Amino acid sequence: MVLRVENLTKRYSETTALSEVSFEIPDGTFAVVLGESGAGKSTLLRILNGLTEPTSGGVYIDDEEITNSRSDVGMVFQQHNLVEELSAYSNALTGTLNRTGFFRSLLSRQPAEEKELALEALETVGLLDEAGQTVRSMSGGQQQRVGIARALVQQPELLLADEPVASLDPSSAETVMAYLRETAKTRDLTTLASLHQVNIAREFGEQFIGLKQGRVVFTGSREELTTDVLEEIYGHIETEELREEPDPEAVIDTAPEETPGIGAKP
Ligand SMILES: Nc1ncnc2c1ncn2[C@@H]1O[C@H](COP(=O)(O)OP(=O)(O)OP(=O)(O)O)[C@@H](O)[C@H]1O
Repeated sequence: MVLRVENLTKRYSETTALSEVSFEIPDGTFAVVLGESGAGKSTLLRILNGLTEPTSGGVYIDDEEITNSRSDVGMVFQQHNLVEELSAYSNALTGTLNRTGFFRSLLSRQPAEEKELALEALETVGLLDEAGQTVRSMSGGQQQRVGIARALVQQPELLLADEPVASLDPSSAETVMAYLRETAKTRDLTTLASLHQVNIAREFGEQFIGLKQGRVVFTGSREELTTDVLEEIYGHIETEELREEPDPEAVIDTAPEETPGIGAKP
């Protein structure tokens, strides 16, 4: 699906979190929104997910304006909001709650089709063998992959991820991002992730939206995301270390080691 954002503005009394934000993400594209803390990334994603009302402007999915939370928009959170005492499988199943209701989803009374969806989603994120493990016993990276599986069970057409790897160590962050991108590509999901780690963003993103103080200061491809552009988005100090980073093209082949599940059915 094509995501189009038009002149989105969000004011919180004194603060203008977003100001006349417009961009379009083509069907099946893995896009990343960049910006320093307070730039408006979370506000943007929350509006796209229907969790926050914009002050003005509109969000369109395939030219249809969206006004409320939609079940075909999946969301992966930084704090994944999983039920730690439950298994990965049960948590993935709660992704069906938009369709079957929360208690029914916990009481295992879903149709076989939904159980199948949960297993397929866990397979996609490489956790089929761990389906019965409690989330509490899993690593942070595995927990976030359960969070992705839960979003996939919703069978979204648009996937949003708000700082999905912010609390992970660099190696787990790479693995989770590789699963996220591979999942999006395999399922032809239009995806928008907010990331504050510029190197990870450059490695995995196809299209970029740079926010600064609630305004779009850049939209473009990886090739167009130059050091000068990053300096405009972040300021001089934070981009200094990027000059020593390897060519992002050189690290694009970052498929996770254990990816038998990648290639799940749409
Ligand atoms: N519920 C709210 N009430 C008042 N102000 C808010 C609210 N939510 C966000 N803001 C303000 O809006 C601005 C944008 O915040 P937002 O959380 O969207 O930024 P962000 O880019 O996601 O930052 P971070 O990376 O730190 O999460 C900030 O100035 C923030 O203080």
